[in-house]
Amino acid sequence: MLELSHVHKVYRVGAFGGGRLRAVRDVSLKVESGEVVSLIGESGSGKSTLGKMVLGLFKPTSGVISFDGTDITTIRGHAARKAYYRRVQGVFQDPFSSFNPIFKADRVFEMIRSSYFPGTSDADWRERVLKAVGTVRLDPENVLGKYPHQLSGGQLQRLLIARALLLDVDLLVADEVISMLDASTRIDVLNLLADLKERGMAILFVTHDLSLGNYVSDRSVILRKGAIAEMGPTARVFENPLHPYSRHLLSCVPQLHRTWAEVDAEMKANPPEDIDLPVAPDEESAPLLEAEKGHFVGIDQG
Ligand SMILES: Nc1ncnc2c1ncn2[C@@H]1O[C@H](COP(=O)(O)OP(=O)(O)OP(=O)(O)O)[C@@H](O)[C@H]1O
Repeated sequence: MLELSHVHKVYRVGAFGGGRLRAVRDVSLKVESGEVVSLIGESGSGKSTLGKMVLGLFKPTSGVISFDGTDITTIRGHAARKAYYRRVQGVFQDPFSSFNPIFKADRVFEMIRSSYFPGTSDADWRERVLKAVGTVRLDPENVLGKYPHQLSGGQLQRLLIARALLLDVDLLVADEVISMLDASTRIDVLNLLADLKERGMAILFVTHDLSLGNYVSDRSVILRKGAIAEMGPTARVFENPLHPYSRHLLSCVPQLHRTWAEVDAEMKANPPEDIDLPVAPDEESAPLLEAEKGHFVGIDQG
């Protein structure tokens, strides 16, 4: 469905755009339909840039992003772009910034109606909206006709997901969608993503939080300094992390149910196996080694 092939992004930075910042380096990955793939990395690792390129908000400096075989940078014209966004939508970290405070929150649905379904009758449209709102487990009574400030972050986030459902999207780019939600709403939104996956939607789940990646995704991609450090089935990446960076990240996840002594004893009994990583030929390429089936490890950039 979605395929990234040797994608690079270099931003121009500094006074007069004279500097260069390599934000994404040689990233190749696939997302199949109905699959949840997590892009995991610390701040500045390039995850949002990747998500934005998939959404067509930025163009890659080089490389190809294709959706069902079409290079998305070749999509030209209003009708073709509309057709793309009917199938690919994004939901971002801060739900409040996606709503205009002077309009009622469900205006976001009306915008979809006027753009994509202008001929739909009021009754049919209402039915569609009620169905989408129900799917994201919101009570229409509580959310429709309300202003953004009358709704919680979790409710707004779910309304944005409902908006994507009105379009029957095939791929949702979910960029840090739960970072700003409180703990009780987080789990609802995570479970909602699991429901969407059950319905066949693919999700590119962008997160800085390893444990969230582990919780929601079929496959995980760990990014470091814009390049893939490790990628594979989530269970393998988490049970058998191969890149020193992944191991370091995993060792930083607090394990609240275990004491330091237990963790140390286990590490001594089962020391992680070290593998030799050859050096990448230059700073632009970031080749991957397939260490086991479908489990890739990046050549260390130091
Ligand atoms: N529009 C831009 N212009 C210039 N540099 C940018 C731009 N957007 C991002 N960057 C830089 O590119 C690098 C990657 O940023 P990106 O936002 O993709 O990382 P991230 O992993 O999503 O981090 P965060 O979680 O903090 O958003 C960072 O060094 C960032 O400062």
